[in-house]
Amino acid sequence: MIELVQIEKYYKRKQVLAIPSFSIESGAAYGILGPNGAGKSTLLKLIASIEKPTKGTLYFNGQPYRHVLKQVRQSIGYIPQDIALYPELTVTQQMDFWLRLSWKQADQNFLKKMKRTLRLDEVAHKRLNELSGGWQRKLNLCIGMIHNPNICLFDEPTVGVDIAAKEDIIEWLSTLHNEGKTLLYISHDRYELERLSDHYVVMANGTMLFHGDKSLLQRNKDTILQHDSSHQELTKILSHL
Ligand SMILES: Nc1ncnc2c1ncn2[C@@H]1O[C@H](COP(=O)(O)OP(=O)(O)OP(=O)(O)O)[C@@H](O)[C@H]1O
Repeated sequence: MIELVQIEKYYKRKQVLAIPSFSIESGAAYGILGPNGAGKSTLLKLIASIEKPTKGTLYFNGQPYRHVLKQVRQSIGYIPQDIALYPELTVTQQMDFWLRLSWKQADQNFLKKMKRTLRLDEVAHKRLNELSGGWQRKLNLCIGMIHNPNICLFDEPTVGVDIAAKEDIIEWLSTLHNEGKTLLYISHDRYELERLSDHYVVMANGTMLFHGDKSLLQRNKDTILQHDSSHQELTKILSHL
């Protein structure tokens, strides 16, 4: 489905990502781990087609991205950490606005389920600036997925939110996974990774130290840590997975 081949990304003259090859398995839930600056967000932005690689090609169902960009954007939902919504609009107004801009016809059943699971119905008439950070993150997530994408990319979906919002978000991601959607999400949270991931990507210094399923990760942990034991957080998370 999605394949990265000989990808390199430079910002000015600095190489921030080098990935010889990576195929994303359909229906898998990938937890992406790695220290700050490892290239995790850049990886998601390339897959989401927000950024272009400096070298190499991304393929979508065997076609280079540049030939099928519309299909790529219809199939992928990218939810950044930053909230880029309108503070003065209510939850319902924000959703209506983004629905009108959407590349695809709304799937009402999907929208209903998403709003219910994230409990957005409870705050439907509240403006964004009246909502706490957790609610704002849930709305941001909902807007990023308003076109019912099959491949969902999340940049630290629960970081900094309260426990109730975190549980709602994990529940929603879990529902998406159970429905066969492909998930890639960056996380530093062991609990979230354990709940959701059946595959992992471990990154450091712009490269993938590992990608594969959970059992392969278990078998390769020591090798990964030997390669890069300089990052305490990574060591801690890996030793518990
Ligand atoms: N737009 C940009 N211009 C210049 N350098 C950038 C840009 N975006 C990212 N970088 C650099 O690329 C490297 C990888 O950044 P990236 O955000 O992908 O890492 P990350 O693993 O997501 O880190 P974090 O956990 O801190 O978000 C970093 O050195 C960062 O400073």
